[in-house]
Amino acid sequence: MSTKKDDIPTTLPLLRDRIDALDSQIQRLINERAMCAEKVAEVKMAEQGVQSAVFYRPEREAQVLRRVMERNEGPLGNEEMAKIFRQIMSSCLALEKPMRIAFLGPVGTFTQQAALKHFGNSIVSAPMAAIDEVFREVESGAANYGVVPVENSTEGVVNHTLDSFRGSRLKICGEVEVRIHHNLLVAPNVNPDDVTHIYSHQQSLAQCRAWLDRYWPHAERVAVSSNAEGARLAEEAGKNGKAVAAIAGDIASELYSLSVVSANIEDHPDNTTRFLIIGNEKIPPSGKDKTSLLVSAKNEPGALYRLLESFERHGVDMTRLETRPSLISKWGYVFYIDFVGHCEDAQCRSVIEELRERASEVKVLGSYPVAVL
Ligand SMILES: C=C(O[C@@H]1C=C(C(=O)O)C=C[C@H]1O)C(=O)O
Repeated sequence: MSTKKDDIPTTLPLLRDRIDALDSQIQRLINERAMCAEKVAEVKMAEQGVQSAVFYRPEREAQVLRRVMERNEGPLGNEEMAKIFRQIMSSCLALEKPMRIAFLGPVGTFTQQAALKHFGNSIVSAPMAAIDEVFREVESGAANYGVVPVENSTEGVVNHTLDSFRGSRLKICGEVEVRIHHNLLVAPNVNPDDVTHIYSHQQSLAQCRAWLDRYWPHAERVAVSSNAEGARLAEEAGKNGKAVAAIAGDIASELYSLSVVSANIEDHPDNTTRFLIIGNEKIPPSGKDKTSLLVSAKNEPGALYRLLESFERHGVDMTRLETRPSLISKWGYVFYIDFVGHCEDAQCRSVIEELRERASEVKVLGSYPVAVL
C-alpha cells in the first residue's frame, strides 16, 4: 500500500519521528528477509548437497530487481530503488555464502566498479593481473565468479577476453555496463604544465585520443597494464619529483590521492564498457535473456550467409557479430554471436541446431539475464 502525500507530517520534529519509526520497520523487515535467505541456504544444501549447492542465482536476482522497478511508484527513481535492493540482496547472499569475485585488477579499475555494480558491495574482492588469470581463478574454483571487460562503445571489442573463451569451459552468467568517465590526473605536487608523459591503459588512451591530440599533443602517451596501474605510477612519479600524468577514473584518482587536472575527457560522452560475468554454472531463463555463441564457420562460399539466414528465418534478434582469426587455419575465422533469448527457448534451440549442421563447431558460451542496472 502506498502512502498518500497528506499523511506525511509537516513539522521537523514530527517528520524525524516518522523517519525513525519507518527506519526501525525497514530494519526489521530487512532482517526478516535476511532470515529467509539464511533458510534458503539450508534448503539448497539439503537439496543439492553441501559441496555442490549453488547459492548465487543471477536469474532470480534479475527477476527481483525487475519487479522492484516495475512496481516502483516514486518519488525515488526506479534505478535508485533497484540499487538499494541490489545491496540488500548482496548482503543477504553474503549471509548464505560470501562470494569471492575475481576481476581484472588492480584495485581501482573500471572492472572492479563493474563487479560492485553487478554483485553489490558484500563480496570478497580478488583483483587479478590479467584477463586469463581471471579465467584461471574461476576455473580452479579459487573464485566463485569472474568479471572481465568485453567491449567498449568507442573502441570496440576486447580481443583478449573473446579469445580466452576458446579454451575455457566457463559459462557467461551475466553482463553489466558501466559508463566510463576519464580524468587527467597528477600527483598534488606536480605542475600540470610540466607534464611530459601520460600513463594509462591502451583502451583509455584510445578513448581520449582526440582530446589528447588537441590539448596535450607534445606529451608522450605510455600504455600500461591498466589505468589504475597508470594512476599508481603517477603517484610514485610525483614522490620522485617527476612530472607524469595518468588517465583514470574517479576510484583510481581517490585511491592514489591524485588531483584532477581535467575531468570527463573521453571523446564520446556516452562512452560505455560492457563486462561479462563468468562462472561454472549454466543459468536458467530469467524471462529476459541473451545468449552468446562461438561459431567456427566452414571455409566455403556463403558460409557466413547460411549462419545469418537461420537467425532471420526464426525471427531471432542478433545483437552482435564479431570476427576473430581461427588460430587453427590461416585465414580461417571464428564468429562471436550474441542474440536475444535463452538457449532453452524454442526458436533459439532451432537456430542453434541449424548452426550445428551448417558450421564446423558451435559452442554456447552462455545464456544470461539482460543487465538490469
Ligand atoms: C535467496 C536466494 O539466494 C540468493 C539471494 C537472493 C536474494 O537475496 O533475493 C536471490 C538469489 C540468490 O542469489 C534465492 O536463491 O532465492
